[in-house]
Amino acid sequence: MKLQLALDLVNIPEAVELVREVAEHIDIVELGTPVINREGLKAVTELKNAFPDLTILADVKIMDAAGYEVAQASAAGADIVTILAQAEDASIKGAVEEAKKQGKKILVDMIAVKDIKTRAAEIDALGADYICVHTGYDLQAEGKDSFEDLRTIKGVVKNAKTAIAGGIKLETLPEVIEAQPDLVIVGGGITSKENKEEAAAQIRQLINEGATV
Ligand SMILES: O=C(CO)[C@H](O)[C@H](O)COP(=O)(O)O
Repeated sequence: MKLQLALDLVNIPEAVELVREVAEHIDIVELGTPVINREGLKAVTELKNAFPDLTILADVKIMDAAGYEVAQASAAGADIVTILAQAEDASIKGAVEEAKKQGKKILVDMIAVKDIKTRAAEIDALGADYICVHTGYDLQAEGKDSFEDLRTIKGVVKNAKTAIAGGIKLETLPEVIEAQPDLVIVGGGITSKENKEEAAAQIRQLINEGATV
């Protein structure tokens, strides 16, 4: 089970500083949509240059022109690129094909999908590398989470790795671990803490313990 740190509300120097603090505890660094919207894909390039050994995910949440967008994010240094599950099947296919060409991976974000079970099975058949259930900030504010959705996709996904994102913190991690996703994505659960290194270390430890049972 891998740990991805999501960076959403920082500028590039803050992102570098933050990753430096927690690098030994994480596997993947996500440049979140707000960071890329504000700073552009150079945020991806600068983080890749600063941490060449870490896997970098560009959360560009592609909806169209998928092959082109994957090529752009890949050229900037992304190892994993995100596309929305709500995109057309042709777009998902285009993203998967371009990622294969570039030696990169595609994470499909299930945010706002109503029929999670059906769409997850379709996305799996289209060749996605990761399928991620995700409660975005706007629904987190209403007290929602994706724990049930994770159990649902675990029941239908046969080839892709499974992932979960959205408001996960140390206190809610045991329920996530129980469902055994391949990838746990944590943003505020680390970045909002006074001692980020300690938060990342505690989350890592729980994941390691859970991954071996
Ligand atoms: O993709 C995102 C928002 O759209 C976030 O990166 C994701 O939700 C993880 O952050 P947090 O743990 O703070 O919810």
